Amino acid sequence: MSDFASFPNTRMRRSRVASWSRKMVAETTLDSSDLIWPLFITEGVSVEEPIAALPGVSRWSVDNIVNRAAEAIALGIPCIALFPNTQTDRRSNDGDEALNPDNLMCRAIRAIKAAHGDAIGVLTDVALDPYTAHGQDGLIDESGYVLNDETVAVLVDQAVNQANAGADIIAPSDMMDGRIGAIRKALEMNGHSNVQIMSYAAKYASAFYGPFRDAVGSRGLLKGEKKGYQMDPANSDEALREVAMDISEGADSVMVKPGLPYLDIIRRVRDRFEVPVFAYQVSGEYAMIEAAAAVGAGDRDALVLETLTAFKRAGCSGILTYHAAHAARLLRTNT
Ligand SMILES: NCc1[nH]cc(CCC(=O)O)c1CC(=O)O
Ligand SMILES: [Mg+2]
Repeated sequence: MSDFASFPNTRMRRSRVASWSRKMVAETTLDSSDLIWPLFITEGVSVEEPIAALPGVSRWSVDNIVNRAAEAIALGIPCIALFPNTQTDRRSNDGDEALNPDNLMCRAIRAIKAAHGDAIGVLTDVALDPYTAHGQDGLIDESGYVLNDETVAVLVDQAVNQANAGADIIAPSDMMDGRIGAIRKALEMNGHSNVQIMSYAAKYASAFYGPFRDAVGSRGLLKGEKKGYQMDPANSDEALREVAMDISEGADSVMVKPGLPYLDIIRRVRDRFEVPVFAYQVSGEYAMIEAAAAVGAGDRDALVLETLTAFKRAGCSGILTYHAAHAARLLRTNT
């Protein structure tokens, strides 16, 4: 019968018709164990401070951070990432509050570990921007130039300070050269041979960090740019050099940041190196999704799950995302 003579040889749609079938052929899965939840800490007791630039995200006092950690555990999220909003009078030119064993970060680490032990991983940020009066990630000279080797020396002490408090993963976000090797050596020498390093290896000088700087209180303070140490968004080969160096210096895992505009970088890193790759879906990306949902440009829950699945497809072992708890809840009800 000539009517049937021209049917498609292969019908790709066949496997897409039913939900069970779509699940069966899915090449990528997203699970709560893929998520790392970044949390902001502030002084006080029973404090929740909503962050205007990040609707739905708050700064929490240490006691409340312990509760957020409990929430993460209940949701199957394996790790939380901590960022302090240091009170203004403790910020200085040299950021030495970062070395205070009783700073906000260390008190939060100790409280979480005391309450939850190894039920959850605590990843801590190494960089000076939450502690400096000028908002740069390192020490500066008179011209405002961020000094590399002098900064690394401080970052090493900051990392050991956090490890002493109980941090499980040290995550340097500063982009100084040589800091991974220096931190690894100091951790070994101070009895922290099992403390991991997740390097922000390919971190770009991005316009997507604005809301984060509000969250840690550095936006208004920041003098100048970070283009002198963070990567140029035009570059991709350079990201592979950065990653190769950090691996050779002892990084256990590497990060690409921001996330969605840099999926090509994630894929290249994944294909080139046998190391876990994480992406940071940063504050500006979170804010874009929330803004899109607020004006009805897209369904919030669908946007969240689609973007997070895209990170997995690109080759990520996991994703740092402010949507972590929400996504984990969605995954629980969807499966
Ligand atoms: N050490 C700074 C730091 N660590 C994490 C972020 C951004 C995270 C986000 O935007 O969610 C930044 C901002 C910056 O480099 O200025
Ligand atoms: Mg580097």
